Amino acid sequence: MLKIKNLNVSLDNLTLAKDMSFSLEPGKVNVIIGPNGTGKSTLLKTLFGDILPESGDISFNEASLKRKQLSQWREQFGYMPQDIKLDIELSVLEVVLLGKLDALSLRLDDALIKKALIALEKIGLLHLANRPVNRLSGGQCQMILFAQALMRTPKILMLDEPVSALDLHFQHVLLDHLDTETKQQGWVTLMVLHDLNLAAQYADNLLVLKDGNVIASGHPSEILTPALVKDVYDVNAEVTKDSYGIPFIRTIRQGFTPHQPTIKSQHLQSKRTICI
Ligand SMILES: Nc1ncnc2c1ncn2[C@@H]1O[C@H](COP(=O)(O)OP(=O)(O)OP(=O)(O)O)[C@@H](O)[C@H]1O
Repeated sequence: MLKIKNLNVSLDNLTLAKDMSFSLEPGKVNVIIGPNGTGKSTLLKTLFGDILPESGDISFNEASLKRKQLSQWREQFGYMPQDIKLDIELSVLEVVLLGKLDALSLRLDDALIKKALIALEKIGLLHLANRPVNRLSGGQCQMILFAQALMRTPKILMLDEPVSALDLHFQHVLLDHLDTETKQQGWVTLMVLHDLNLAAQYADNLLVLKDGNVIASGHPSEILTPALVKDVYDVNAEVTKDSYGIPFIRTIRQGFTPHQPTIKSQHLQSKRTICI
Protein backbone atom coordinates (compact mmCIF):
# COMPACT_ATOMS: atom_id res chain seq x y z
CA MET A 1 0.00 0.00 0.00
CA LEU A 2 1.21 3.53 -0.84
CA LYS A 3 0.65 5.81 2.16
CA ILE A 4 0.86 9.58 2.28
CA LYS A 5 0.76 10.97 5.80
CA ASN A 6 0.56 14.64 6.86
CA LEU A 7 2.27 15.80 3.66
CA ASN A 8 3.11 19.50 3.35
CA VAL A 9 4.47 20.85 0.07
CA SER A 10 5.06 24.48 -0.90
CA LEU A 11 6.65 25.96 -4.03
CA ASP A 12 7.49 29.67 -4.16
CA ASN A 13 5.28 30.39 -1.12
CA LEU A 14 2.40 28.54 -2.77
CA THR A 15 0.97 25.81 -0.53
CA LEU A 16 0.18 22.79 -2.70
CA ALA A 17 -0.26 20.12 -0.03
CA LYS A 18 -1.54 21.05 3.41
CA ASP A 19 -1.33 18.21 5.91
CA MET A 20 -2.48 15.83 3.16
CA SER A 21 -3.05 12.16 4.06
CA PHE A 22 -4.40 9.28 2.01
CA SER A 23 -3.62 5.64 1.14
CA LEU A 24 -3.73 3.83 -2.18
CA GLU A 25 -4.35 0.08 -2.39
CA PRO A 26 -2.74 -2.23 -4.93
CA GLY A 27 -4.81 -3.55 -7.84
CA LYS A 28 -6.86 -0.36 -8.11
CA VAL A 29 -6.93 2.49 -10.59
CA ASN A 30 -6.79 5.72 -8.60
CA VAL A 31 -7.63 8.89 -10.51
CA ILE A 32 -6.83 12.44 -9.35
CA ILE A 33 -9.00 15.26 -10.63
CA GLY A 34 -8.94 18.95 -9.73
CA PRO A 35 -8.60 22.45 -11.17
CA ASN A 36 -5.59 23.70 -13.15
CA GLY A 37 -2.67 24.69 -10.97
CA THR A 38 -4.02 22.94 -7.89
CA GLY A 39 -0.93 20.74 -7.48
CA LYS A 40 -1.75 17.41 -9.15
CA SER A 41 1.54 17.18 -11.07
CA THR A 42 3.40 18.48 -8.02
CA LEU A 43 1.92 15.67 -5.94
CA LEU A 44 3.10 13.04 -8.47
CA LYS A 45 6.59 14.61 -8.60
CA THR A 46 6.72 14.60 -4.79
CA LEU A 47 5.76 10.92 -4.63
CA PHE A 48 8.50 10.17 -7.19
CA GLY A 49 11.02 12.11 -5.09
CA ASP A 50 11.55 14.98 -7.56
CA ILE A 51 10.18 17.57 -5.12
CA LEU A 52 11.21 17.67 -1.48
CA PRO A 53 8.22 18.10 0.86
CA GLU A 54 8.49 20.41 3.87
CA SER A 55 7.22 17.63 6.11
CA GLY A 56 5.24 14.40 6.10
CA ASP A 57 5.84 10.77 5.30
CA ILE A 58 5.51 8.85 2.03
CA SER A 59 5.81 5.08 2.33
CA PHE A 60 5.25 1.99 0.20
CA ASN A 61 4.62 -1.29 1.98
CA GLU A 62 5.82 0.30 5.22
CA ALA A 63 9.18 1.48 3.73
CA SER A 64 9.49 5.29 3.76
CA LEU A 65 10.91 7.44 0.97
CA LYS A 66 14.40 8.51 2.06
CA ARG A 67 16.50 10.97 0.09
CA LYS A 68 19.61 8.82 0.50
CA GLN A 69 17.92 5.83 -1.16
CA LEU A 70 16.17 7.71 -3.95
CA SER A 71 17.30 5.46 -6.81
CA GLN A 72 16.05 2.37 -4.94
CA TRP A 73 12.75 4.12 -4.25
CA ARG A 74 12.36 5.05 -7.93
CA GLU A 75 13.01 1.49 -9.10
CA GLN A 76 9.51 0.68 -7.88
CA PHE A 77 7.90 3.25 -10.19
CA GLY A 78 6.73 3.54 -13.74
CA TYR A 79 6.17 7.26 -14.29
CA MET A 80 4.74 8.97 -17.33
CA PRO A 81 5.06 12.75 -16.79
CA GLN A 82 2.96 15.36 -18.56
CA ASP A 83 3.83 16.66 -22.05
CA ILE A 84 7.23 15.09 -22.67
CA LYS A 85 8.67 15.97 -26.09
CA LEU A 86 10.54 13.14 -27.80
CA ASP A 87 12.97 15.24 -29.81
CA ILE A 88 15.76 12.67 -30.01
CA GLU A 89 17.34 10.58 -32.75
CA LEU A 90 16.12 7.20 -31.47
CA SER A 91 13.71 4.65 -32.86
CA VAL A 92 10.42 3.83 -31.14
CA LEU A 93 11.83 0.44 -30.05
CA GLU A 94 14.88 2.12 -28.48
CA VAL A 95 12.71 4.59 -26.56
CA VAL A 96 10.52 1.78 -25.20
CA LEU A 97 13.67 -0.12 -24.17
CA LEU A 98 14.84 2.94 -22.22
CA GLY A 99 12.03 2.14 -19.78
CA LYS A 100 14.26 -0.72 -18.70
CA LEU A 101 17.42 1.39 -18.55
CA ASP A 102 18.38 -0.13 -15.19
CA ALA A 103 18.48 -3.61 -16.79
CA LEU A 104 20.38 -2.55 -19.92
CA SER A 105 24.10 -3.24 -19.82
CA LEU A 106 26.43 -2.85 -22.75
CA ARG A 107 24.63 -5.66 -24.56
CA LEU A 108 20.97 -5.84 -25.31
CA ASP A 109 19.28 -9.01 -24.32
CA ASP A 110 16.86 -10.79 -26.74
CA ALA A 111 14.32 -11.24 -23.95
CA LEU A 112 14.22 -7.48 -23.33
CA ILE A 113 13.75 -6.70 -27.02
CA LYS A 114 10.95 -9.27 -27.17
CA LYS A 115 9.31 -7.70 -24.13
CA ALA A 116 9.47 -4.23 -25.74
CA LEU A 117 7.97 -5.58 -28.98
CA ILE A 118 5.18 -7.30 -27.04
CA ALA A 119 4.48 -4.03 -25.17
CA LEU A 120 4.14 -2.25 -28.53
CA GLU A 121 1.97 -5.03 -29.96
CA LYS A 122 -0.40 -4.93 -26.98
CA ILE A 123 -1.17 -1.27 -27.60
CA GLY A 124 -1.46 -1.73 -31.37
CA LEU A 125 1.74 0.14 -32.35
CA LEU A 126 4.13 -2.63 -33.34
CA HIS A 127 4.23 -1.23 -36.88
CA LEU A 128 6.00 1.87 -35.51
CA ALA A 129 8.88 -0.05 -33.87
CA ASN A 130 11.59 1.14 -36.28
CA ARG A 131 10.22 4.64 -36.91
CA PRO A 132 12.30 7.57 -35.53
CA VAL A 133 10.42 8.99 -32.53
CA ASN A 134 11.03 12.59 -33.61
CA ARG A 135 8.78 11.91 -36.60
CA LEU A 136 5.78 10.66 -34.64
CA SER A 137 2.53 12.53 -34.02
CA GLY A 138 1.76 13.88 -30.52
CA GLY A 139 -0.68 11.06 -29.81
CA GLN A 140 1.75 8.39 -31.06
CA CYS A 141 4.46 9.83 -28.75
CA GLN A 142 2.08 9.62 -25.81
CA MET A 143 1.33 5.95 -26.54
CA ILE A 144 5.08 5.19 -26.86
CA LEU A 145 5.76 6.80 -23.47
CA PHE A 146 2.99 4.64 -22.03
CA ALA A 147 4.69 1.52 -23.45
CA GLN A 148 7.98 2.77 -21.94
CA ALA A 149 6.39 3.12 -18.47
CA LEU A 150 4.94 -0.41 -18.76
CA MET A 151 8.39 -1.82 -19.63
CA ARG A 152 9.50 -1.06 -16.11
CA THR A 153 7.06 -3.68 -14.70
CA PRO A 154 6.39 -1.24 -11.88
CA LYS A 155 4.85 -1.73 -8.48
CA ILE A 156 3.56 1.84 -8.58
CA LEU A 157 2.49 3.36 -11.90
CA MET A 158 1.90 7.12 -12.13
CA LEU A 159 0.56 8.80 -15.25
CA ASP A 160 0.08 12.55 -15.62
CA GLU A 161 -2.70 13.29 -18.11
CA PRO A 162 -1.78 10.25 -20.24
CA VAL A 163 -4.63 10.64 -22.75
CA SER A 164 -4.46 14.42 -23.37
CA ALA A 165 -3.27 13.95 -26.99
CA LEU A 166 -5.13 10.73 -27.79
CA ASP A 167 -8.11 10.18 -30.07
CA LEU A 168 -11.15 8.29 -28.75
CA HIS A 169 -9.84 4.90 -29.91
CA PHE A 170 -6.42 5.22 -28.25
CA GLN A 171 -7.87 6.77 -25.08
CA HIS A 172 -9.74 3.52 -24.57
CA VAL A 173 -6.83 1.31 -25.71
CA LEU A 174 -4.56 2.95 -23.12
CA LEU A 175 -7.08 3.06 -20.28
CA ASP A 176 -8.43 -0.47 -20.86
CA HIS A 177 -4.88 -1.81 -20.93
CA LEU A 178 -4.03 0.12 -17.79
CA ASP A 179 -7.09 -1.20 -15.98
CA THR A 180 -6.43 -4.84 -16.96
CA GLU A 181 -2.72 -4.73 -16.06
CA THR A 182 -3.35 -2.88 -12.78
CA LYS A 183 -5.71 -5.63 -11.66
CA GLN A 184 -3.66 -8.56 -13.01
CA GLN A 185 -0.30 -7.32 -11.72
CA GLY A 186 -1.56 -5.74 -8.50
CA TRP A 187 -0.04 -2.33 -9.28
CA VAL A 188 -0.82 0.82 -7.33
CA THR A 189 -1.92 3.00 -10.23
CA LEU A 190 -2.31 6.76 -9.84
CA MET A 191 -3.33 8.87 -12.80
CA VAL A 192 -4.26 12.51 -13.35
CA LEU A 193 -7.21 13.08 -15.70
CA HIS A 194 -9.18 16.19 -16.63
CA ASP A 195 -12.03 14.42 -18.41
CA LEU A 196 -14.58 13.68 -15.69
CA ASN A 197 -16.44 11.15 -17.83
CA LEU A 198 -13.28 9.12 -18.45
CA ALA A 199 -12.46 9.42 -14.74
CA ALA A 200 -15.97 8.14 -13.92
CA GLN A 201 -15.56 5.17 -16.26
CA TYR A 202 -12.08 4.08 -15.22
CA ALA A 203 -11.51 5.10 -11.58
CA ASP A 204 -11.88 2.48 -8.88
CA ASN A 205 -11.08 5.32 -6.54
CA LEU A 206 -11.37 9.01 -7.34
CA LEU A 207 -9.39 11.64 -5.42
CA VAL A 208 -10.55 15.22 -5.74
CA LEU A 209 -7.78 17.75 -5.12
CA LYS A 210 -8.53 21.33 -4.12
CA ASP A 211 -6.78 23.95 -1.98
CA GLY A 212 -3.91 21.66 -1.03
CA ASN A 213 -6.02 18.76 0.07
CA VAL A 214 -8.08 15.76 -1.00
CA ILE A 215 -11.57 17.16 -0.43
CA ALA A 216 -13.40 13.98 -1.53
CA SER A 217 -12.41 10.41 -2.33
CA GLY A 218 -14.22 7.21 -3.13
CA HIS A 219 -15.92 5.43 -6.02
CA PRO A 220 -17.06 7.90 -8.75
CA SER A 221 -20.67 6.69 -8.38
CA GLU A 222 -20.60 7.83 -4.76
CA ILE A 223 -18.84 11.17 -5.01
CA LEU A 224 -19.43 12.69 -8.47
CA THR A 225 -22.39 15.00 -7.93
CA PRO A 226 -23.48 18.35 -9.42
CA ALA A 227 -22.59 19.98 -6.08
CA LEU A 228 -19.02 18.62 -6.25
CA VAL A 229 -18.55 19.76 -9.88
CA LYS A 230 -19.83 23.24 -8.93
CA ASP A 231 -17.61 23.41 -5.86
CA VAL A 232 -14.43 22.25 -7.63
CA TYR A 233 -14.79 23.83 -11.08
CA ASP A 234 -17.52 26.48 -10.60
CA VAL A 235 -19.43 24.91 -13.48
CA ASN A 236 -23.06 23.80 -13.46
CA ALA A 237 -23.58 20.18 -14.45
CA GLU A 238 -26.16 17.43 -14.59
CA VAL A 239 -25.03 14.01 -13.38
CA THR A 240 -27.00 10.99 -14.57
CA LYS A 241 -26.11 7.31 -14.24
CA ASP A 242 -25.94 4.68 -16.97
CA SER A 243 -27.29 1.13 -16.61
CA TYR A 244 -24.05 0.09 -14.83
CA GLY A 245 -24.41 2.93 -12.32
CA ILE A 246 -21.49 4.86 -13.88
CA PRO A 247 -22.01 8.63 -13.59
CA PHE A 248 -22.28 10.70 -16.76
CA ILE A 249 -21.47 14.39 -16.37
CA ARG A 250 -23.03 16.88 -18.74
CA THR A 251 -21.98 20.45 -18.19
CA ILE A 252 -24.50 23.24 -18.70
CA ARG A 253 -23.50 26.44 -20.50
CA GLN A 254 -24.32 29.68 -18.74
CA GLY A 255 -26.55 32.15 -20.61
CA PHE A 256 -27.08 29.65 -23.42
CA THR A 257 -29.33 30.72 -26.33
CA PRO A 258 -30.61 27.79 -28.40
CA HIS A 259 -29.56 27.79 -32.07
CA GLN A 260 -32.19 29.24 -34.43
CA PRO A 261 -32.05 27.60 -37.87
CA THR A 262 -31.41 30.18 -40.65
CA ILE A 263 -33.75 30.40 -43.64
CA LYS A 264 -31.05 28.68 -45.74
CA SER A 265 -30.68 25.71 -43.43
CA GLN A 266 -34.50 25.43 -43.09
CA HIS A 267 -34.67 25.31 -46.89
CA LEU A 268 -31.98 22.61 -47.05
CA GLN A 269 -33.78 20.59 -44.42
CA SER A 270 -37.09 20.71 -46.31
CA LYS A 271 -35.30 19.78 -49.58
CA ARG A 272 -33.70 16.80 -47.85
CA THR A 273 -37.11 15.71 -46.59
CA ILE A 274 -38.51 15.78 -50.13
CA CYS A 275 -35.57 13.71 -51.45
CA ILE A 276 -36.13 11.05 -48.77
N1 LIG B 1 9.11 24.21 -9.89
C1 LIG B 1 8.15 25.05 -9.54
N2 LIG B 1 8.46 26.18 -8.86
C2 LIG B 1 7.53 27.05 -8.48
N3 LIG B 1 6.21 26.89 -8.72
C3 LIG B 1 5.83 25.80 -9.40
C4 LIG B 1 6.78 24.82 -9.85
N4 LIG B 1 6.11 23.81 -10.48
C5 LIG B 1 4.82 24.17 -10.44
N5 LIG B 1 4.63 25.34 -9.80
C6 LIG B 1 3.37 26.03 -9.53
O1 LIG B 1 2.63 25.18 -8.67
C7 LIG B 1 1.25 25.23 -9.00
C8 LIG B 1 0.76 23.82 -9.21
O2 LIG B 1 1.31 23.30 -10.41
P1 LIG B 1 0.98 21.83 -10.91
O3 LIG B 1 1.66 21.66 -12.23
O4 LIG B 1 1.27 20.87 -9.84
O5 LIG B 1 -0.61 21.94 -11.09
P2 LIG B 1 -1.64 20.92 -11.77
O6 LIG B 1 -2.75 20.74 -10.80
O7 LIG B 1 -0.95 19.70 -12.25
O8 LIG B 1 -2.13 21.82 -12.99
P3 LIG B 1 -2.68 21.47 -14.48
O9 LIG B 1 -4.02 20.83 -14.30
O10 LIG B 1 -2.79 22.83 -15.09
O11 LIG B 1 -1.68 20.60 -15.17
C9 LIG B 1 1.12 26.14 -10.20
O12 LIG B 1 0.71 27.41 -9.76
C10 LIG B 1 2.52 26.19 -10.78
O13 LIG B 1 2.76 27.43 -11.38
